[in-house]
Amino acid sequence: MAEPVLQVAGATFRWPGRAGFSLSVPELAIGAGESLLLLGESGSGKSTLLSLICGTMLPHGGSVRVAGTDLTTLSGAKRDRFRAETIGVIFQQFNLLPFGSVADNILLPLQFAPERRKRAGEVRAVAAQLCDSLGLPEAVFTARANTLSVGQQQRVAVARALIGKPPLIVADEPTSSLDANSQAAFLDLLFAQCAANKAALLMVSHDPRLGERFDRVVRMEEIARFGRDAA
Ligand SMILES: Nc1ncnc2c1ncn2[C@@H]1O[C@H](COP(=O)(O)OP(=O)(O)OP(=O)(O)O)[C@@H](O)[C@H]1O
Repeated sequence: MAEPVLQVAGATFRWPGRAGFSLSVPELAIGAGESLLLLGESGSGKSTLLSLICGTMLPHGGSVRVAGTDLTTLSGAKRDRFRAETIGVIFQQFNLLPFGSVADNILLPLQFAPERRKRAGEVRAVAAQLCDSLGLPEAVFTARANTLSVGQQQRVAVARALIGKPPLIVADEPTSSLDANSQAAFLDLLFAQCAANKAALLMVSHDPRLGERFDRVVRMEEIARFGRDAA
């Protein structure tokens, strides 16, 4: 098998405090272009694990390799740059810059990622193309993000994650506030775009009904030990 895009090995983490939550993930790997749904109850440590995978926090033990680089070997600044280059992140609340235009929001990660910017090519044209393939009307491109509908904001968040073809897309419950029809439409777009970019997709959710669309479904209990005294 080709080298996985993501490989977590023996990673441990404990939030501080007398009864701090502990998480331990012996092994989790995602292959290039693979889609994986990570299911887990509220409080099972899904967001904590995503932070370790994105390198916004470091594990206290073990390793997290993304596209062949062990994040634990990078300084904070190098990790920030590496994340911007390599991972497209879709947040639960989308985290768009409210007063920025749609174009500004989509192009944002490229400001911190010169190689990704080079991969993207003519960045404004590529951003406009992404909008088009995500069903965003042309007029929206220059609109401020805080004037968009929730569905449109989601599409902008997807375009921002995908621009410059990062090999790993990480999505934290991006469909939790949507009804079933909008969820299905959103996932159609996301899957089509990930396939076009050959990107691996790691999505976190509470909702097992989403599972049938993914190559693989894993539950937190299967891949991790977690809890107040799990260290
Ligand atoms: N900033 C923090 N400081 C201290 N403890 C934290 C912090 N963030 C999370 N935790 C602890 O980690 C546990 C797991 O939280 P986490 O957000 O990773 O779970 P989750 O599975 O993503 O939950 P949800 O589905 O509700 O978002 C929480 O119960 C909390 O005790």
